[in-house]
Amino acid sequence: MLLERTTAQIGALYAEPMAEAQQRLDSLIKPPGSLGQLEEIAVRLAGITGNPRPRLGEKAIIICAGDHGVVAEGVSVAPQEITCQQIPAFLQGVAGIGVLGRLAGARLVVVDVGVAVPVDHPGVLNRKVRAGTSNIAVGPAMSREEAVRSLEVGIETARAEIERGVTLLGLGDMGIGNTTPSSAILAALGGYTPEEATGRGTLVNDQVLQRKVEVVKQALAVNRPDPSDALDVLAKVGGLEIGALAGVILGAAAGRVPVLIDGFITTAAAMLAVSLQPRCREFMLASHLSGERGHRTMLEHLGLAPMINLDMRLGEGTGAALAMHLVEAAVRVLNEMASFSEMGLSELDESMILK
Ligand SMILES: Cc1cc2ncn([C@H]3O[C@H](COP(=O)(O)O)[C@@H](O)[C@H]3O)c2cc1C
Ligand SMILES: O=C(O)c1cccnc1
Repeated sequence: MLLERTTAQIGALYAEPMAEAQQRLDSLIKPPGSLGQLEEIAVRLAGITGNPRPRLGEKAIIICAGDHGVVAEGVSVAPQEITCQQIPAFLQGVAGIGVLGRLAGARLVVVDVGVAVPVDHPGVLNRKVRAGTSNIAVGPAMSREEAVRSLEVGIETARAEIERGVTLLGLGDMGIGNTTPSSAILAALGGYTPEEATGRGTLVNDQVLQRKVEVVKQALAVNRPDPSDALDVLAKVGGLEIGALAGVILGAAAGRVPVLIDGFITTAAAMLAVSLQPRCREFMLASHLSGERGHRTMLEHLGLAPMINLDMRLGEGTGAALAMHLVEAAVRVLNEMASFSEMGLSELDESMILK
């Protein structure tokens, strides 16, 4: 019910505030369009929020954590316990996202959607749908009901943050093994081959990469996910934190708050969200291009342009945290630069501007 209500609530961008923001940007003391994607981001924020002069207040990164039965196939360099063990490091501010989230002025919201063991930490939101997925190489990851529930956890988390006044959301993931289901989602929803969709994750060697490709092939052959049914894809070859991340996107779009996607895993979640409600695409900003094979394909499939390309491949929301600085920059330019008329500058020759 919550899922249907949320997808129905997602509307289009507001055209009028976008046109107003564009007009303001064109009047500023610079050649037209010379701040490139920063201008596009500012205009998009106007369309999302309905405010022609949007401003940013509180920022949060929602990190969804879950485990994956497919680790039994030997697809990651890391043992499953790392999923749980990383959580205190997030909250103490000493993991990658701890440092970069703090630098961006973002609060971290860590949600246990499906960690395999009890997470005993007071700072974590316990929204466990189940203790890890089943092995997708031999059967479905979870039931359809659990898939819906994971999406709803994300929707509810986004809603709670928006009610607290958050104006910009970022997505982060933690789940050893989760690049494998993300590859399966890319292959299933996008129609790409397992070879095209599969990368090295935590930097596995050639032998393990080959194994991952075989596991993705097997997951697709065994489960036969229906590409026209995102819930079926999530339930059969997805993950609990991936479902929740898709839910955060839907919740953010319904609440008209911009949401920064991160790397390979959160972009797999974005593919699911767009498949459930294509209108949510306009509410997402692509933060960076991950070094993970297949991420470029995902972003191209979604028609999103990444802001940053630093060959990062960590996840946790680290790319989203860095991109928050650029979203802040876009908003500052729109609000703080002066116009030609305000500064009494001579006007540009309209007849000579490329239209
Ligand atoms: C210490 C450590 C911290 C991490 N933080 C994010 N990931 C990233 O790596 C995992 C996905 O890669 P794979 O599919 O190869 O397991 C996810 O947990 C992802 O968030 C980490 C991985 C490790 C080892
Ligand atoms: O792109 C990412 O976010 C990523 C890539 C590899 C492993 N973990 C995360």
